[in-house]
Amino acid sequence: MIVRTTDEITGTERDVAAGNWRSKRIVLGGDRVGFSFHETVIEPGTVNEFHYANHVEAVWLVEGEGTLLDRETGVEYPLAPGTMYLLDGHERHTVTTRTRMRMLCVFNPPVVGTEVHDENGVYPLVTVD
Ligand SMILES: CC(=O)NCC[C@H](N)C(=O)O
Repeated sequence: MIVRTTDEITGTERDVAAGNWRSKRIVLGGDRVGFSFHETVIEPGTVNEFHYANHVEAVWLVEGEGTLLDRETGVEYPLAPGTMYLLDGHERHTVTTRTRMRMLCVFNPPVVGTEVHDENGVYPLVTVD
């Protein structure tokens, strides 16, 4: 069993900030459980274009409000606490925050460390040895 706290990982290599968001990655690929688990905060009043070509991501919004645009279909969804979205088709999408958002995110395959969006705007597929 692994028991870990947010305080333990804050300020460490598991605490990754990029652009308008900060991701505290409490489970990573090196934990060898097949997924990674993150708490992500996105700053208020921001427009964030995301695309995970190499990963499936599930996002469960805990705090905050805004909108989610599926850029593949043009469909826009309201985002509020309790809403989950599952990027099961590697959809290009845009998260627009009206307020500060805090969400819990699962990645499969797991993020292994400090991945941020590369020159193609996606997380590279990195495996653990
Ligand atoms: C949807 C979103 O918040 N993407 C940016 C960060 C990502 N969730 C991560 O935790 O690496």
